[in-house]
Amino acid sequence: MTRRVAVETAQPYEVVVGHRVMAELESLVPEDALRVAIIHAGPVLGVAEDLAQHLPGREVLLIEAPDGERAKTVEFLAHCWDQLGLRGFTRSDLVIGVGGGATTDLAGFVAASWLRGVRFVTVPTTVLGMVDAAVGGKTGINVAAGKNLVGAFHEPVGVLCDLATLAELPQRELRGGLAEVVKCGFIADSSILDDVEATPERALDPADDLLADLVTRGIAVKARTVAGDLRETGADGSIGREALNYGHTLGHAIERHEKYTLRHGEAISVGMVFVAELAHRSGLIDEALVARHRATLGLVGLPTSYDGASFEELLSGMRLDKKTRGDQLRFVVLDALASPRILAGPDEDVLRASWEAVRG
Ligand SMILES: NC(=O)c1ccc[n+]([C@@H]2O[C@H](COP(=O)([O-])OP(=O)(O)OC[C@H]3O[C@@H](n4cnc5c(N)ncnc54)[C@H](O)[C@@H]3O)[C@@H](O)[C@H]2O)c1
Ligand SMILES: O=C(O)C(=O)C[C@@H](O)[C@H](O)[C@H](O)COP(=O)(O)O
Ligand SMILES: [Zn+2]
Repeated sequence: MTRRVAVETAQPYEVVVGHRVMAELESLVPEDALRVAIIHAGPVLGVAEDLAQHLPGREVLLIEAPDGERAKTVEFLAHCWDQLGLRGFTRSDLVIGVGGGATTDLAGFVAASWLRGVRFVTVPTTVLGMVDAAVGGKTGINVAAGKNLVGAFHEPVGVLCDLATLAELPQRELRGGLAEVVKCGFIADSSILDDVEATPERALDPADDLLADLVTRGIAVKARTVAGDLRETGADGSIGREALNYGHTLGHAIERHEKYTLRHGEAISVGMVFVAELAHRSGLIDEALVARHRATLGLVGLPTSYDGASFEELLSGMRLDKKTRGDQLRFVVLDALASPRILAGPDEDVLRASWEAVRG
């Protein structure tokens, strides 16, 4: 079964989810795109080659990205610019990102920055990429000061999630992807949590329909959220897109501290437990909801504690989070299940106590 989720932003596009949906690529590539650059992760070279078969009559340039976060560097970005320049890529040409979130974030930023913006398509091949990174147009790279600190909002013209590509995805990556799925459950659609909790082993089976269903429902949460607030301005007074950053303030600081050896999903899993503790200590949620964070994330094998850094080290990382305004840290917290809000400038004592609670 092929499922479709519409992302109703100013330039609407579709996310296609199904088995063997690569043939849909042809309809996404504009006729005037004479050249197509496919930037892909190493393990999915076969997927990139398969996509190239669906581009008859176009000049196809395959660019292999360094693995994982090593793709999200200014050096590799510059390498991609050089390649596009050598091949004469013009504004009517196209970039396709194929791989996990790291590869599609980088490919998207290549597309956003080349000639100040060319069209791009994402073909995510991890659960995390499908449910989150490939949709919504946040693109970028990491720099020494922190994760995703340089980038642009640049939306894809289409997203192809071919579930068949997940067959060889390591279990650790599947678990990491479920962190963003569970995040969607806590911030917006609690039925996701019910289903993960009922049969966690099915949620971790790439051949099971439940995973396809959870991925589609997670994409629906993301699509709805970005459609309301693409550029994360919260202009209508609601939390808007920042809700999707649940667990990321501490999560990104941990990733950076660990030099990106932890999976993104693992780090934000700890980050979600941290903000649950913070919300509880700020009188917003009860202990049972905090316990549900630990239980649900634990059921799919995600970490819920971390003691690899001092509070001070992580605090300095958190200060460069994009939600920070001036000297004020801002966290996405819940005030009830599926009801996210911002907690601005919590006392350092409360932060420290919440940190102690996740230190394991
Ligand atoms: N732009 C966004 O909105 C957004 C949202 C969430 C996460 N992200 C970013 O996404 C990144 C994390 O993404 P990720 O978890 O997909 O990690 P990743 O891109 O590092 O991929 C994980 C690993 O799986 C490999 N891989 C990819 N597809 C495979 C397949 N089908 N079979 C076997 N191996 C495969 C990759 O080569 C890599 O080694 C982070 O950089 C995070 O910041 C961005
Ligand atoms: O799409 C969003 O908005 C998100 O916050 C989704 C996150 O899961 C994702 O990791 C994103 O890259 C984080 O964005 P950042 O702005 O904190 O870098
Ligand atoms: Zn994330």
